[in-house]
Amino acid sequence: MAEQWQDVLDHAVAVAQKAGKVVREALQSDRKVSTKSSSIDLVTQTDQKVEQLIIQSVKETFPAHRFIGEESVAAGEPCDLTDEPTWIIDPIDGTTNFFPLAFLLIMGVVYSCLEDKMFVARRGKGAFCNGKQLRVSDQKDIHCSIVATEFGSNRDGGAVEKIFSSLRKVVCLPVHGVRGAGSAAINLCLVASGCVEAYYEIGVHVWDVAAGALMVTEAGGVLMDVEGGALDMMSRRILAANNRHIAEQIVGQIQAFTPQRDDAPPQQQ
Ligand SMILES: O=P(O)(O)OC(CO)CO
Ligand SMILES: [Mg+2]
Ligand SMILES: [Mg+2]
Repeated sequence: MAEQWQDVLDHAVAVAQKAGKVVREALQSDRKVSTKSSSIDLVTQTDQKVEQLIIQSVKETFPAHRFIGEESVAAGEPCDLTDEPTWIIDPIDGTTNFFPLAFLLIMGVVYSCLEDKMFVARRGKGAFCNGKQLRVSDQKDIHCSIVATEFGSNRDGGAVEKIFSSLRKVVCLPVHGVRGAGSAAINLCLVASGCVEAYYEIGVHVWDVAAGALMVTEAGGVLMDVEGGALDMMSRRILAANNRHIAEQIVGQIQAFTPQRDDAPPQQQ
């Protein structure tokens, strides 16, 4: 990636710090929670405030840049990923657990604001946490591996059945353990950091995973679809792992289903 993007990355880190401050302050006061696609798909005033803060800040400095933002899409904005410089924004990932935020395409920033951990990745230049380079686990044995996943916000009976069935099969491989940070972005950072060997989930959105996915590949890991093909960022399905061998063993256990794509035409939504 050309050095021309350094100013964009610097801006992303600065605005993430600013947003983190807003989130930390909101933890003391913001308890006004609304719902989106279902009763457990939550949004707070802080999610909306932080997304606007980020978009306004970027627009002032980079007026030609485009945005895909979780709360903007929820409000009816299109989810179009083109070749134009585009910020993919999840103002707070893991609203249920009140966690941090994420960004972009050729660079990714995930700020875990309660821990003050700033994860940064640039394509071809590595992934870092507070300046320290990240490397995935070198574990090759699935039985010694820890797998992260989430139950998601889909409460459709068929989907829940498949989520439980997949998890049961993964647990009984057996794996060493199962974790869930409550945030897709943080789960991906855990893979990148070598804290867990793999993470998979069906039902996430592009803004949940865009930044963390880059963190994983830049730390030496692999990404694929939960059925083993190439990762499709708009498909709402992701499997990340420290290596292909571990990933393929998990693929064999997953009962996949197909949520509506993030880039589905509005009339289908
Ligand atoms: O809290 P959010 O942004 O809805 O994200 C969830 C998944 O959709 C946790 O990753
Ligand atoms: Mg999210
Ligand atoms: Mg969010």
